[in-house]
Amino acid sequence: MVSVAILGAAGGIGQPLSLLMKLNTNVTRLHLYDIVNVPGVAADISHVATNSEVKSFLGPSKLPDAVTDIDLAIIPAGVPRKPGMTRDDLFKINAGIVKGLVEAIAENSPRAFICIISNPVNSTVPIAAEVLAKKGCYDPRRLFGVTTLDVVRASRFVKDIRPKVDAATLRVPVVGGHSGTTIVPLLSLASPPVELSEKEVEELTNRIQFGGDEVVKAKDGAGSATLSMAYAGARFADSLIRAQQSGVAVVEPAFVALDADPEGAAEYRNLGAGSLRFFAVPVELGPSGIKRIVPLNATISTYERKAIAVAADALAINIDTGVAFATPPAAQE
Ligand SMILES: NC(=O)C1=CN([C@@H]2O[C@H](COP(=O)(O)OP(=O)(O)OC[C@H]3O[C@@H](n4cnc5c(N)ncnc54)[C@H](O)[C@@H]3O)[C@@H](O)[C@H]2O)C=CC1
Ligand SMILES: O=C([O-])CC(=O)C(=O)O
Repeated sequence: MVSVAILGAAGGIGQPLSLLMKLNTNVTRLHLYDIVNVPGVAADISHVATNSEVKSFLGPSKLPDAVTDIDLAIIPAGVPRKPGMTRDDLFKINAGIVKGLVEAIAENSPRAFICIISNPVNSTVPIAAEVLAKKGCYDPRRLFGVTTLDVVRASRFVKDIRPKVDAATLRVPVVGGHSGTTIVPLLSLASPPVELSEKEVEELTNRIQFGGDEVVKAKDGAGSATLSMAYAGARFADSLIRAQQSGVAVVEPAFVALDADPEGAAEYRNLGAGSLRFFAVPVELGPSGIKRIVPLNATISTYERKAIAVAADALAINIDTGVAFATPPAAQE
């Protein structure tokens, strides 16, 4: 029995993500919540011939029911970018949305896994952690910023310049955060290995860091990545569900609290994460969420080390912004 709530289910990501979760045969109950249009989305998806039950929840008065008795909440609620905006420009609106949704989850399903898609992920995840801590139910092993799209892009963009590579099985670890230069692909650790020149590494790194901008530009005011994000979000959710159900080790990247596994985090701290509370790392998932942070067990290049240092400076600011929003400085004393 796996109950999944999608909050923001009527949106550009929410709709295809809801469909993909309806197709996931491990899911038994699907709660679709939004502040607009969700009854139609739920009615439509409920006709798909899989065994799960789909329920619609429209508007804030239905939010508590939407997040009662759920195992997993996926949050793509909030505004997307338009050309010329950074993800941080979304903070003003999305910070409050994420805070409210996570409060409701904490009150009604305090043990649920929470996957946050809403940007800026580098700040919305710290907000969620603060909210959960205040409600007395924070478990760093159960909270995830979804960065799967960065590794999905990394695999696909390598394929663009090395056509013989299998994009579906190539794995490139991506660490740091989820915006611009905080996204650090470790191309030197691609598996299976890919030979790349210095120039190719620089170009690919830049493309992976700013892949979201390609879509924002192409959509020309109509939003940002939705379909590839729905694919990435569904893949992450499926990994989490499979790991919980079967106990089989599944590894995915995510922006998580490093204290979910202090021992595993040590290597990343040495590589430049330093004292940051949150960082995107590969995590091994298990029945209780994060089982461990997966070590790289390899030397990264000087270029990658420098990129991590740049990412860490920006991340420190993003994380502080999120924490200060959820717990204003006076309350932190
Ligand atoms: N983590 C990642 O890799 C990615 C994150 N994103 C982010 O995902 C978010 C959603 O993007 P789209 O689906 O394209 O936007 P969208 O505007 O198409 O959909 C957002 C949905 O959220 C709903 N919503 C707004 N306030 C809400 C509230 N208080 N409660 C519940 N639902 C609410 C809206 O009604 C709308 O249906 C954006 O912040 C975007 O930046 C987008 C792509 C990748
Ligand atoms: O670029 C954006 O604003 C949406 C996003 O996070 C991505 O596509 O990686």
